[in-house]
Amino acid sequence: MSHTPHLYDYVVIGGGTAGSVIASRLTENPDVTVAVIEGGPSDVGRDDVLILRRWMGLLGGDLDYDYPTVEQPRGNSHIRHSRARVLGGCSSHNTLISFKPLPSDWDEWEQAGAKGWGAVPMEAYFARLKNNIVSVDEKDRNAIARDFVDAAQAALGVPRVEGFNKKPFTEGAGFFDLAYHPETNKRSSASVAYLHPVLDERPNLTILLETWAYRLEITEGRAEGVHVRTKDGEELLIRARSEVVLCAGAVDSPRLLLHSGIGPRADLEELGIPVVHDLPGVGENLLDHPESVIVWETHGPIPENSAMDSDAGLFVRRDPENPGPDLMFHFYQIPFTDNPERLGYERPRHGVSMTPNIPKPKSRGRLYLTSADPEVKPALDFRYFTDEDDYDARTLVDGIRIAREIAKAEPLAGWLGREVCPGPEITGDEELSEYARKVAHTVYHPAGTCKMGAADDELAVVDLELRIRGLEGIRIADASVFPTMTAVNPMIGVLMVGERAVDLIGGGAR
Ligand SMILES: Cc1cc2nc3c(=O)[nH]c(=O)nc-3n(C[C@H](O)[C@H](O)[C@H](O)COP(=O)(O)OP(=O)(O)OC[C@H]3O[C@@H](n4cnc5c(N)ncnc54)[C@H](O)[C@@H]3O)c2cc1C
Repeated sequence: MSHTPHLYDYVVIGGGTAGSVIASRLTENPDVTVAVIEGGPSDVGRDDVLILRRWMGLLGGDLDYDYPTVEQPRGNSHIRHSRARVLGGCSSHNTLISFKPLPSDWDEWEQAGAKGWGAVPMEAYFARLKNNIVSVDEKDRNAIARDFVDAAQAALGVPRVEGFNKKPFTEGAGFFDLAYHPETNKRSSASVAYLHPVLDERPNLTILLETWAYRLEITEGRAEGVHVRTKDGEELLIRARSEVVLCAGAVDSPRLLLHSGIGPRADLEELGIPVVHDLPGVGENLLDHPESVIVWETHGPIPENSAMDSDAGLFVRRDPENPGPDLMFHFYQIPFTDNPERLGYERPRHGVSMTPNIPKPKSRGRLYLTSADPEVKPALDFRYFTDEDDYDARTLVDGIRIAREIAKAEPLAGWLGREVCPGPEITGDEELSEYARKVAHTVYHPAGTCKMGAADDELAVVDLELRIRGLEGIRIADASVFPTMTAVNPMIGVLMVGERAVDLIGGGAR
């Protein structure tokens, strides 16, 4: 163990989506020093990362932590949860679909105990984002995706939306907003927007790349810093004069806490991890957006142009009592048969897919350790489709039926040949549910495992200022603090949490 004094004002663990925002903003003040501990390499100059349309090539590769799920008796046990191991985190390998969370999403957080995080106070943080958020460019609008939007409108009577972030919506079809630069197809990820412009000009910002944080140093209830292992295997203690800010994401933030003895006492004791702070909510409330898929063969090849092969989508509100949408679809200009192939379906040469997902799923999962060894991946039990009234599975069945209605409508119908999966013969509730669950996939949105909540909520991990309850000198800011899932894709919500965290920490040049 080295005894070199590595001392900074703030230590940010994870240079990902939220971590990039926080490190960039805090170092706007030249008198503040920040160290970022990032498990992955830099994304600078790497076209495999920076070109948005190459995102699928990153899944399961060298830059992916690639977390398995534990067996899912009601769902698909084969889902691999991609989590990026690179500067910018998941914003460097995701599809950058950019939705400002709906007012009803933030208001639901308040109702869940996150007082002060409602739609009105959160609005200002969207305007602060530095990412280049624009609608899918005209040149990237594929003819079949345009026809999907028209067909959805015709079949369902939903409005066409041009700019989903312009005003709150409950339903509608349209091209997404993306955080990208259309002229080059380059990402406007958290690292590109927040870190690249300042990397060479801020001596107060230190980024330790390919360095893994494996245990927090807590002394008498205060976070003093974090133990890390560098790329060369050197073990260091990186110390924080003011605060540690944990931004390792919904999987790795609770994982690091548990390995540091912060979590449910009985679980820690069973693994022989010395209990530093009994905090029962760590790893609970594991949320996600599960999705299913329906695939059609097309009569011929599909035009090539696209931003990232899933540029348009649809929101539906089946229950008018809901404050927001309760069913969402991505439209893929490719046959997305990875999961159906396991059941024996074939990948057509040319095809398209609709992936219905559950904006507000009711099943709740749990993340836990199976070993005291920090190298062993944590167990992710999403408990997919286990909610009592079967709402989640029924939502996907509705989704498949609605997708078929759209496929019958022109101008989309003229493109489509046979329905490859589940296949037109699968029509009953039971068989559709069985299919939808067995081929279910994730939209890759794990969240909620260190949730923010009120003082009387014993499962809350952080308070309303994102401080870990019962400890000093440490906050969490990433997708793990979400008390409930946003109806829309969560990345913009994560960036906004990052911007707000800076205000709460009291840093930045503002
Ligand atoms: C394939 C994919 C597609 C997606 N598409 C979209 C989309 O289009 N729109 C959308 O809104 N959302 C999308 N998401 C979800 C969205 O990207 C995430 O919710 C969001 O980026 C999470 O941000 P975060 O800050 O919580 O974590 P991350 O961005 O994952 O950041 C965590 C960082 O911490 C680092 N790290 C973790 N543990 C350690 C450790 N112990 N030591 C050192 N470093 C560590 C990681 O390397 C990483 O850089 C997608 C996700 C995936 C995986």
